[in-house]
Amino acid sequence: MTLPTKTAHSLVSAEKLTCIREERILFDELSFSVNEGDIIQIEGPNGAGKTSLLRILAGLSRPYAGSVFYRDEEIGRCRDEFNEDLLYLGHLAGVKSELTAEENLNFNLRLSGYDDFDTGEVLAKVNLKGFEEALAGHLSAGQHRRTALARLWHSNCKVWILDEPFTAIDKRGVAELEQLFLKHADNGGCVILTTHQDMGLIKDERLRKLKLEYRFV
Ligand SMILES: Nc1ncnc2c1ncn2[C@@H]1O[C@H](COP(=O)(O)OP(=O)(O)OP(=O)(O)O)[C@@H](O)[C@H]1O
Repeated sequence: MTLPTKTAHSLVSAEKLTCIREERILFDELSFSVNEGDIIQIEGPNGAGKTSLLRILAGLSRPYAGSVFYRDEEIGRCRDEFNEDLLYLGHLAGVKSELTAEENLNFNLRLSGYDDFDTGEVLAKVNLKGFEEALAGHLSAGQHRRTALARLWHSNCKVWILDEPFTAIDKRGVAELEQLFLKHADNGGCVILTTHQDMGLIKDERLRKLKLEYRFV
């Protein structure tokens, strides 16, 4: 399925994005739009520019040329509104090793402006019941990642931009995440993610793919 370009109903859209790193053009004049209910997978080999694209879409880095829009406004002009509606999880995902799982979740949810939540309940949803007091640095790789992902279960943000959310997550955890993504999309949100894994529950008719090729120049 190919991605359409910006329309009046677009939630997030990219217009003619060009990204250059170390004199290599990663992508050039890339345009597409993401609507409510969309689940978009950015595909491509290592080094193709997937993370670079997600960071540009999230407003964390600037493109060489082109613009990103949230609804109808360029993200630089609606920064506060966009940030309120955006949940971005990068590779490192903001989990601090010296804090416990509970402290990390508490910190991340409060940073996102939430103050009414039960950390134990949210951590239980990512199978971390009993590990609330464990230092994140002492958790397994999958549990560490689950600590980061927990905030998805308590998010009102419409736009989820997720860089490799399934890394180190077991099969059951991947299925639970896929279910959550479908529910989020059904509720009018959108998910833009990268993954090298095939998704079992999110079938082709629900998934739109954007493939980045590795470019040598
Ligand atoms: N801030 C930066 N400064 C210089 N080069 C960068 C920067 N960020 C990324 N790059 C380079 O851009 C290229 C694309 O990196 P990016 O992380 O976007 O790829 P990716 O498709 O996400 O790869 P992977 O599948 O390995 O995660 C790489 O060659 C990387 O070295």
